[in-house]
Parts: sequence; C-alpha cells; structure tokens
Amino acid sequence: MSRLIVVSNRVNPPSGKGEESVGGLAMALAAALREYSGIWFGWSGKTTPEFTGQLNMQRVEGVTVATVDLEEGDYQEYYNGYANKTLWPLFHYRVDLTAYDRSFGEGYDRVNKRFAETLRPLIEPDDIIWVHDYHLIPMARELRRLGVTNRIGFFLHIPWPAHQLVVTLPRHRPLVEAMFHYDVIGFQTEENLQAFEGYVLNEVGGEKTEDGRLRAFGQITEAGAFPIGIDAEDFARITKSPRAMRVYDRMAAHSVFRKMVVGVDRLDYSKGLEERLLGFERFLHDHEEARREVMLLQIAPLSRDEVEAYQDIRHRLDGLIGRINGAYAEMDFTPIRYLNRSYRRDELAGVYRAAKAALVTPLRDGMNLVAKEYVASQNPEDPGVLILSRFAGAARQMKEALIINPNSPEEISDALSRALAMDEAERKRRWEDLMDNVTRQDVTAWRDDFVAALKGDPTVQAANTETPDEPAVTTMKKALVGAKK
Ligand SMILES: O=P(O)(O)OC[C@H]1O[C@H](O[C@H]2O[C@H](CO)[C@@H](O)[C@H](O)[C@H]2O)[C@H](O)[C@@H](O)[C@@H]1O
Ligand SMILES: O=c1ccn([C@@H]2O[C@H](COP(=O)(O)OP(=O)(O)O)[C@@H](O)[C@H]2O)c(=O)[nH]1
Repeated sequence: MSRLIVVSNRVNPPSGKGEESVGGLAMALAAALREYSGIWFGWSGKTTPEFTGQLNMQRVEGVTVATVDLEEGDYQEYYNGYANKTLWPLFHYRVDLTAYDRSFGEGYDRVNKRFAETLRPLIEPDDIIWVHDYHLIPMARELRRLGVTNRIGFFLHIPWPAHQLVVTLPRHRPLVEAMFHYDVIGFQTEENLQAFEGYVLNEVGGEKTEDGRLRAFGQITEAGAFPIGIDAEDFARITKSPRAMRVYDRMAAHSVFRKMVVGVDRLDYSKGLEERLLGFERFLHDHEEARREVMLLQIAPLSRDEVEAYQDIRHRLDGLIGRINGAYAEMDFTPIRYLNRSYRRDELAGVYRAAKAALVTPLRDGMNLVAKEYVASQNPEDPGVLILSRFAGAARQMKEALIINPNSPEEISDALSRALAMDEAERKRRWEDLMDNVTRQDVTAWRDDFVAALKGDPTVQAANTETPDEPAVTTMKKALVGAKK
C-alpha cells in the first residue's frame, strides 16, 4: 500500500491528551492521519538564527512526524509576512489589511524551496503527497524541480477569493501557475472552486478539458470541492469523557436561571468578533428582560500576535467588551465573559453542550469546524441552536442553522432572541438534520474522497467516461458515495 505524506505548515501530532494546538487544520489532519501509517511533515514551530535543514523525527501513534525549524528571517517573511500579512487578509477579502511587500514573496518562495529540499530524501516512489494550505502553494513546483514525479495534491483550507481580488497581488500569475504542478487541487466549497475556475478561464486563457479538468500554463490539473469535516465519532466520545462532563456540570450550575451563549474562535479579524459583540450589545439594548438572564462566553485564544492587524483587533475587542460590560453588568452579573486562552477539546465539548446557542459569525471563513463541533456535542434530547454566518464555508452544508449576515447587528440580535425562544421540537428537528450532515461529511469522508481523487481510482475514471459533461472530481465523489451505501 502506498504511503501518504501530508505536508502542512502547522504540525500537530496527536498527544492522546487533548492538548493539541488551536486551529482547524491541525485538528483535522491529526484525525485524518490516525488511520494511515504515513508521514506528517512541516514546521516545528521553532526558529533558529540560521536555517539548518535538520529533520526532527518522532513516531506518534503510528504516524512519523518530521519537522524542521525555520530561520528567524524566514519566519518573519514567510509566516508573519507573505502567509499572514498578504495571502490571509487578501483571501479573506481584506484588501485594506493586505501588505504587498516584495521581500515577503521572496521569503515565501525560499521557505517552500527549503521545505521541498528537506522533504525530498523522505519520498519513496509509491508515496502520494498531500500538501495543505496557503503557506505552501509552491511546494509541488519545488518538488517537481527536484525530480519528484509522484502524485501530489493540494488542499486550500481558506477561501479562494473573487477574481478581482486575486489580481491585486503583484505576482498572482506565478502563484496560480505553481498550482498547476499539482495533480488534484481541493477547495472547501463549490463557490471557491468556481472562483478559481473563473480566474483560470478569464485571466490566463485557460480552458476546461472534455473530462472537466483544467488546462492552463501548458499543464492539466483536476480541481474539486471537498468540504472538510470533524471526527464526529471521536467528538461524541470526548463529549462523554469525565473531563467534559465536569466542565458541563460546572457551566450548567453557573447558568441556573440563566442562558449561556458561546463563541470559540482564534482571535482573528476574519472571525467577525467585533460584529458579534455589537450584535450582542444590540440584543441587550433591545431586550431588557434578557439583561440579567443571558450571558456570552467568548473564548478567543491569541493567534499570530506578532502581526499588527491581530494586535489592533485585540485592542479594539478589549475596549468594546469593557464598554458593553460597563453599560450592562450588575453587581452580581457580567454579560460577557472573555477569555484569551485556549482550552482542550474535551473542555470545549463540555462548554458547547452547556450553551443554549452558539454564535459563529465570521466575515469570511474557509469552513469553521467550531460550528460542527458545537452540533456534535449537543444533547439530542435538549439541543442548543447554532447561529451561523452565511460567509462561513460551513453554511453551505449546515442549512438548518440560523443563517445570518454578520455585518448586521440587528440580524444577530434577532437570531439570538429566536434561538433562545425556540421550542424543543424545532430545536430537535434542526439539530437532527445538522448532526446528520456532520456525521456523514466527517473528516474520514473528506480524507478518503480526496485521497481517492489523488490516486486517480481506475473504477472512478471509468465512471467519468460515461458522464463526460460532469467535472471528474464530482463524478468521482458520487461513485464513492454510491460504493459506501
Ligand atoms: O497555524 P495558525 O497560523 O496558528 O492558524 C491556525 C489555522 O488557521 C486556519 O484554519 C483553516 O482551516 C480550517 C480547517 O480546514 C477551516 O475550518 C478554517 O476555516 C480555516 O481558517 C489556517 O487555514 C490553517 O492553515 C492554520 O493552521
Ligand atoms: O481554545 C480553543 C479554541 C479552539 N480550539 C480548536 O481550534 C479549531 C478551530 O478551527 P476552525 O476551523 O473553527 O477555525 P480556524 O482556527 O482553523 O480558522 C477547532 O477545532 C477548535 O476546537 C481549541 O482546541 N481550543
């Protein structure tokens, strides 16, 4: 059996203690690799004065984890720079925060080359290689330059933005050209896929082949939508763990005669935290009767805190929360509890279960796994209500959530009052539908669909020839779904 080599900037080996670092990508890959005896390669999270290229190898629960340190300058230009000051804001529609600095692009290319050179000796002829996210778009190009002919796939965890935004990047063309060195490219949603196709067809004169693949820059690649999921089974298990139960009991005891609403997000401007708080403030303003009754617990661990835009949002949130609590707190009641630390997944599961509603209100989000985790930890007999931004990738699947526009404080306020007043029958009906989706489209389905596409499953290719008008990846996924029944 061929090995799976997963490559991502953030590497997060499962410790078995639920103490993994925060972020959906690392959570999902830890779960996806659990059943593969593969290799997980990426950044160690540490920096050194000079790049050594030395591999740190460890074996964790059947997975070989291989990491490399970054040189301090590379970390600044590649991670803080091109990845998080250029691509992240631009791909989340924040041109106003996007830095177009040439040195960042150079650092980005340099690190991708260094990663490829460090990984190269580990690759065996039958391995399949799966590269993740915006930090590593040029990885396949660099590996091909080193003579790697293995199948290589790429999955973008964040949105692919509209054509007009992509072209604001001074070197957008080489970036997209680099993507054509992959055999398969995956996006979170059909909308992201269409935006990518729109760029390829309209900006660089690319075309669709008869079997639905994309041809441009003299290369052919296969692009598809593969919505990521959570490990729903494992989440259900941790929800019943002693630690989750203890947290649930504590939170439930605190909220006797009160209703708790929860938010859990990295402290990131894309998560719509300010807008959420303004919506909550509006709710308190409009619903006098709820003022001593409803509290918001917002967990927001710090993220990318060397980047100015993250420091700015942190300061703004501190001010806003102070203002709202100052206006609406009582001597024995504070409406917003705000925590800048991270919690273990089992602790989160207990908190989610105790919350009558969850506010997931990003302004843009690739997927948002918190939305799925909230659903997976509910009590089927008394489930809470998910309030979800239409701009999260998750909204494409989770149609029975209360879908809102996060830019509107009134919509957030109205959704809150509707959620907190919703009768049990409606809550159950909505939850069952959401849970069905979270369970069916879980992380295993995501991994298996992508890996099957990357392997170019021959039975699926036969299916393609029968329906030439359909994109190959779509046909492939249909065949796989059929096979699983
Ligand atoms: O690695 P960091 O810089 O600390 O950031 C954490 C991760 O944030 C982003 O997560 C994305 O992936 C999730 C899973 O697909 C998805 O649900 C979410 O919408 C995305 O924002 C980032 O894309 C990852 O690379 C980071 O590791
Ligand atoms: O204190 C925290 C806050 C968040 N998370 C996890 O971080 C992930 C966040 O993923 P999501 O897709 O929602 O957003 P991202 O941070 O990747 O943009 C989820 O699995 C959360 O359970 C965590 O483990 N502890």
